[in-house]
Amino acid sequence: MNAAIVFDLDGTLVDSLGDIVAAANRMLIDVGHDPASRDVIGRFVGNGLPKLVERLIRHCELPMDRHAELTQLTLTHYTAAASETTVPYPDIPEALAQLQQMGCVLGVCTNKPEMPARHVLDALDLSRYFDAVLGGDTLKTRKPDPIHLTASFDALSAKGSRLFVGDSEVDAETAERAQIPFLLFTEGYRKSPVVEIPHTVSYGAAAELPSLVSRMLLELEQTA
Ligand SMILES: O=C(O)COP(=O)(O)O
Ligand SMILES: [Mg+2]
Repeated sequence: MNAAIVFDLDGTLVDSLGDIVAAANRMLIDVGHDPASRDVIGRFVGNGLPKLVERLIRHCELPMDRHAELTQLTLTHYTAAASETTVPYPDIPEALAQLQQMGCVLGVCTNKPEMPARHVLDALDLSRYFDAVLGGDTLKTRKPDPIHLTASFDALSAKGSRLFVGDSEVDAETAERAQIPFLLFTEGYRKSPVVEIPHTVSYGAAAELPSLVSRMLLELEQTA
């Protein structure tokens, strides 16, 4: 089986919200603003760090002409402490190892900037599973642009079927536009009900992934 599977990072492989919230709030405190709640900042995750900061500026009624400066400040805080509380979701390392044993080649396509994304994967001992990592600033474009996802697959040397695993509305839109079957993790950072997010299959625990994937790959081979 020479299939390629690309994973989203935040909310799919790792629960990283605590460190994202901490970095955003360090930036707010630096500029003399009160910190924002975890719920508020959580709603702003999904379209990359510049978008998160743009949404936070609007929410806190800060001047938008400071966007570039505040994005850089947040990135500096995040890069300095990206793996303080971040952990892989339960059974992720085991599921990734099993997928590799099945012959799948694995990659990451995240809107998180590439440097902290690689740092998080290294710190949590997950880098070894991935042959390619494309961050939100690796290309000139990012999810939901399907180019970000197709480039992530192209970076892997696998000729067989392609599957994308993610947790958000942004991931679902990306998969749909790239016409790649999509596995939706229901316990990440999605904002809408599962039924409203287009997906091929959904799952609630990483331990389900290897059997789900082999079933999907079998079906894809049969319809090819
Ligand atoms: O950084 C974000 O906004 C989301 O990152 P993700 O694409 O890994 O979910
Ligand atoms: Mg995500």
